Amino acid sequence: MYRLIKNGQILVDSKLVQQDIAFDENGLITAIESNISTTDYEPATIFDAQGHFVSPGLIDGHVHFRDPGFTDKETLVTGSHAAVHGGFTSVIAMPNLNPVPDNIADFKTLVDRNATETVSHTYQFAPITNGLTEEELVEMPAFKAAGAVGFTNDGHGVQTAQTMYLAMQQAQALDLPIVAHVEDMSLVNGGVLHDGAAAKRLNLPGIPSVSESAQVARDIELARATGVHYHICHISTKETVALVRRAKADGVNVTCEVSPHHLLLDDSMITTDNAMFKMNPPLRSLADRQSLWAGLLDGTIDIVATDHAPHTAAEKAQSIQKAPFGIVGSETAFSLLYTNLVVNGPFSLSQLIDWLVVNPAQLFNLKQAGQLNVGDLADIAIFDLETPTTIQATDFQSKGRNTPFIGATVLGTTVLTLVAGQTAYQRSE
Ligand SMILES: NC(=O)N[C@@H](CC(=O)O)C(=O)O
Ligand SMILES: [Zn+2]
Ligand SMILES: [Zn+2]
Repeated sequence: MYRLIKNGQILVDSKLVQQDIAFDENGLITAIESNISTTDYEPATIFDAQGHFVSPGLIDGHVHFRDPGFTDKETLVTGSHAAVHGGFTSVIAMPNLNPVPDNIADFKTLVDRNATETVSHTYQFAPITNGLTEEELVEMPAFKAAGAVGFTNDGHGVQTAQTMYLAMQQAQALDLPIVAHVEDMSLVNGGVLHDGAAAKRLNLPGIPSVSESAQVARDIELARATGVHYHICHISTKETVALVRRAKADGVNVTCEVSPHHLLLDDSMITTDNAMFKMNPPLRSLADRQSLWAGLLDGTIDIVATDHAPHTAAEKAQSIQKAPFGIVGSETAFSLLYTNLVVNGPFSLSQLIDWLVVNPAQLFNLKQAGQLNVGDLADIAIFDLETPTTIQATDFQSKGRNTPFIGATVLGTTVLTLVAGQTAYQRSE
């Protein structure tokens, strides 16, 4: 177990500054100084960061761990190892499991398993309604008491305005967010790709942008009326960006996230029938993608979350028409974003850390995460910003290898991840 990190670079007022970090046996940071003496530390407990970037542990507000129900895709163990490999020390897991944890006994079991079986800090969202698709709300107060950090039917939009309205009233009273997968099924029409160039080219049914934005518009009005914290998952369209921008200006309590793949890919890049490009929401047009960058820049979009969605190789080897929606993201998010948004893009490392650490901690009220200060838990990720590395499926800890980013060359791979001072991932030299 390390107790002192020497020679790291940490962000201070948006600039990288060389600092050492010491922490105690309880995993609490005891000192952050420019040159901490090593004499109090056994040689074996010192980690030489060699000038690499020492970040507060990343926070992923949107992962699918598939356990129970789909453990051929992922388990709590493999999913959390994937998270820490990517530098994420805290994650929030989605409840689209089998059985859906919509009764309090199953939910408590899941919260206990998250605590004992995962190597990350693993928080849990509760369902909004029974089975994620029924109209009857779960017993929301009991789920809050059991540790739910929010309510979501992710994978399914809430189809009925009245159901969403009632859920928002209750969530508001409980001071927890409604976390919305927005998708009006009456507008989806069996689509599998964005209703645009690629769907036409490959002669596949399209998913129109209004299937997302129409429900966002409805929900913003319901959020305005109820005062709830309304958080939108994985936004993908320019219309959604515009709606959220206006709602924020109006003072509606709305926040939203974007996934790395919606920032880095668009449907002009889908040239063959390759299900690695199939996810929900779908990759939209270049104009949509540009609006997501603009949304990050002006604060309309609050956080980046991976929507890590593992599936089996056999499932994703099928055609786009047949394969399930979703790609993995935990292990590639930081390096892809650092390479494309910071090194080759207009953003700063400090902005990226805001979207991956500072803002998600605040937004989901994760009190023990998001900081590197004396007294805080030593949730730390160290990234190598210098050495180019090729993304390889064989390096993944996840059971899922379903990503179109295999083969990409990136900067920013993870060197070491500490969760509460304990080594959760270490790169082999
Ligand atoms: N994003 C996806 O394409 N798939 C997710 C569900 C979801 O996040 O809506 C999944 O659970 O596989
Ligand atoms: Zn979703
Ligand atoms: Zn999801």
